[in-house]
Amino acid sequence: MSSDLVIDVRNVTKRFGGITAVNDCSLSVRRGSITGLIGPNGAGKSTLFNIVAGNIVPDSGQVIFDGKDVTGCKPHELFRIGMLRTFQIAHEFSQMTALENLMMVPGDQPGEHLVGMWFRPGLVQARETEVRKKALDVIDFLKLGHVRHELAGNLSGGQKKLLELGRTMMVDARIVLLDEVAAGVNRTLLNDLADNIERMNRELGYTFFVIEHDMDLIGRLCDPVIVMAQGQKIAEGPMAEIRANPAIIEAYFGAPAEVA
Ligand SMILES: Nc1ncnc2c1ncn2[C@@H]1O[C@H](COP(=O)(O)OP(=O)(O)OP(=O)(O)O)[C@@H](O)[C@H]1O
Repeated sequence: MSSDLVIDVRNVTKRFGGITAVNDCSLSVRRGSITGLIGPNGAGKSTLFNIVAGNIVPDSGQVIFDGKDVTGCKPHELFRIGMLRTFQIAHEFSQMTALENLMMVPGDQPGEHLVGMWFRPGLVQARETEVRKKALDVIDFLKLGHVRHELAGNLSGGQKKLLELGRTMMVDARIVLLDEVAAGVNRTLLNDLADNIERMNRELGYTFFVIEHDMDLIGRLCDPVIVMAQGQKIAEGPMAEIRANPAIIEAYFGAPAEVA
């Protein structure tokens, strides 16, 4: 029934003391879509996102990933099975080049194990060559060739975001969770970033689940857009429909919408 769904959130509830941040919420992300999640402040978006990403365990309900119940799984377990969340390049990686940052991503490289180092040096070399080639492909895809030997710490805000996106391409992600990707990025670079997200979606088949305050970016990238209010999904559809829905305007502004 749900083979078309990468993520299926079923009746999830999460309380913090007296506050019900997510209230019996059900929503899903279709394979091959760029699905957006929006809603007024305090709607429960971040909590829901953190539950999907394995950072928060819900009080009840289930998160199904590719048909498998992953409720309560840790982020690193989800990473292994193809659910990736972009994250800021950590301080210690800022002293490595863009290319090295990408080459660091895949775990389980034989060279990381002592046994592999001593007994299978050929394998280590072959694997490194393969990882380097993949990293160069990713760099090419994102058009970051001119900064591949630049230290990550010296990249612009937008280039760093592209590199973060690139890290998700180093492993076989089935879905990428994008968290406030527009924050701190200027308009031109945001356009670049959006282009790349669209190309990853169209050309490489990535599915995205996007939480974002920038409505222009959501409008450009996402279909469907899911609207949350008071811990629940209140609507889902194309952005144009969402913008024209009086009930949603009321949820955002707390007053009946003026219908022209
Ligand atoms: N760790 C926490 N402890 C206590 N209350 C929390 C915690 N996290 C979230 N909440 C509360 O849960 C509710 C939902 O918060 P959440 O951050 O999920 O909403 P949001 O839609 O992401 O809001 P925003 O757009 O402002 O980030 C809010 O009332 C918030 O104060």
